[in-house]
Amino acid sequence: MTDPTMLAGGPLADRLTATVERDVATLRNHDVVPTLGTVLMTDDPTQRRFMDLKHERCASLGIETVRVDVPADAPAERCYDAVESLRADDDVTALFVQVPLPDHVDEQRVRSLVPAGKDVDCFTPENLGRLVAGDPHVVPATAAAVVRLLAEYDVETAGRDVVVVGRDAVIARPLAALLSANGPDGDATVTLCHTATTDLTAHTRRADVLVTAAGHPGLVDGSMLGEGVVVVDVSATRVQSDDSDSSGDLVGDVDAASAREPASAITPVPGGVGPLTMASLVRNVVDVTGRAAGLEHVLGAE
Ligand SMILES: NC(=O)C1=CN([C@@H]2O[C@H](COP(=O)(O)OP(=O)(O)OC[C@H]3O[C@@H](n4cnc5c(N)ncnc54)[C@H](OP(=O)(O)O)[C@@H]3O)[C@@H](O)[C@H]2O)C=CC1
Ligand SMILES: Nc1nc(=O)c2c([nH]1)NC[C@@H]1CN(c3ccc(C(=O)N[C@@H](CCC(=O)O)C(=O)O)cc3)C=[N+]21
Repeated sequence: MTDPTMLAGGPLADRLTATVERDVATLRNHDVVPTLGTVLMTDDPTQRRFMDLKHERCASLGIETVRVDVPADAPAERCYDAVESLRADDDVTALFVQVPLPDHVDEQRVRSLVPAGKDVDCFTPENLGRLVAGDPHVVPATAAAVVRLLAEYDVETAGRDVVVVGRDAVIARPLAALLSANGPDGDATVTLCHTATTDLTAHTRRADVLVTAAGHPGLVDGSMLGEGVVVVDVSATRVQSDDSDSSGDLVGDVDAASAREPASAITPVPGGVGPLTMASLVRNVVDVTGRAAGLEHVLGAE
């Protein structure tokens, strides 16, 4: 068996980021400053690092940021207030709330507090509804990353069976809506699996394309895959490495060593979906900023 194709996200992410950098400069020439407001409510260092990366990337591209971090044990009102203050701030052109939020915070309420026009992650009920209805205002960064990666490597979706491990509203459901939509990059038959799925292996084995977003390292190994499957591992879980001084390794859900035999293509973790998610997010920041300023027409096409 030949080695699987590595579905690296970096090169495409770099190209996408270059378009963002040009568009930031163009917007600034029109006196519009793209500004991302973020809300993070967690004590988890891995989640904090994902947020750090977003701010670093924005800074490197000329996107201003306003960061509100709330301790995980603070009253839920602190989270709602943070979203409301960014909502009311006219300098903030884009808004991102990182999930998961603590259990005592009402996520649906937070979703409703984000203004649809500033939403960069398809987080609001209106934007999620528009996506499902086939008229997206904004495509969530991770789902966009998966679709872009499949298109970049000419992985056909039309008529094929895509199995997604996950049923959350941030990754799995929007991705299922996109891949099953009528038209280019869609037309797939999509199955969502979750913890109540009775026989996960029966589903993963018949997938043409398997997308995993469970956040459980080792959940899928080679014995659960069909011959020639394309594996897209969205998960990014930090596990302690042998080197006790390091902050740990980032791993996906799929045991890459045993998946190599059956898979025809597989994403590396890190270096697969992650970099493209970041690039898609900053793309969305520029797009919603340009749209709100009536400057859509000056933004470069991808
Ligand atoms: N690389 C990137 O761009 C991104 C990576 N991530 C990563 O993706 C991972 C998932 O994140 P997130 O969506 O927040 O996680 P959630 O916990 O919200 O969702 C996980 C989903 O996987 C399902 N699941 C979990 N365990 C199993 C199992 N044993 N069998 C079948 N289904 C299972 C859950 O089912 P149920 O609903 O029944 O609980 C749930 O639907 C994390 O590692 C996160 O860091 C997230 C966003 C972007
Ligand atoms: N509303 C919401 N939307 C999200 O999209 C969202 C979220 N909440 N909560 C947290 C997860 C996680 N996430 C990642 C983004 C980029 C990398 C990424 O850049 N990964 C790099 C390396 C990262 C590193 O070095 O630590 C890679 O895989 O190569 C990873 C994970 C988005 N998430």
